[in-house]
Amino acid sequence: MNAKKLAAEKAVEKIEDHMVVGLGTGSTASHAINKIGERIKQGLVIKAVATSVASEKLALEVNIPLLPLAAIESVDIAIDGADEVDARGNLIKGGGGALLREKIVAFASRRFIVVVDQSKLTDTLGSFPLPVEIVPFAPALALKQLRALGCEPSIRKKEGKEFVTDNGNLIIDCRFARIEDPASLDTAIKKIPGVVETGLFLNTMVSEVIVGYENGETVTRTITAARS
Ligand SMILES: O=C[C@H](O)[C@H](O)[C@H](O)COP(=O)(O)O
Repeated sequence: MNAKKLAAEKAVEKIEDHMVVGLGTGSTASHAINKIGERIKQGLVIKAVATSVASEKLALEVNIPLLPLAAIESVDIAIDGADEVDARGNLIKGGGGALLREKIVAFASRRFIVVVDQSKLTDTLGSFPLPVEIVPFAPALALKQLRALGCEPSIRKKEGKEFVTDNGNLIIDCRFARIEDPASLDTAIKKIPGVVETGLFLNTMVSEVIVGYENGETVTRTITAARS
């Protein structure tokens, strides 16, 4: 059983006609995009907004009508994966480098559904290095300031070159031992000039987490932390 696909397809059941739908990024979100494409073939009428160039490409392949991010004021439902989910519903995202657009869309969504397989669950965040998107202007200073917050930071590379996001920025992956207080850490990182966004998605923006299991089950956890 493909646990990521199970969780993603369960979330797609929540989409109704005439909704504006946020399309996440990554392998789990791709299953959701494919399933939305199938539902559109069967008559579902929606508009969608993509969180990355890769998701936009996939959405166009499966005939999902897209709106540009610039045209969006609110989103009814967004479905996206995560790299880690803690016991309170806080997330680390950005393993694929799409954290900035993902966070803009998640924050704009009335309902943000996170879809993961069991391997992403943890008590406390931190096993997955926290991605931080920075402007490419002064990476050495950003590295120094992030190190001062207690992590081992490194600039993300792909095929030997610096990884560049869809927004023309760089990613610093920050290895923290444990992230006990994601909200405070998020605030501290954002105080560093040049930081564009962090991959910490606080539980205040998450509505539900749907977890897929290898045995074919899915479990939906409702997150009740209030939006501030
Ligand atoms: O930047 C990438 C996103 O935050 C992904 O949603 C996250 O990395 C999870 O990806 P996957 O579903 O491929 O494990």
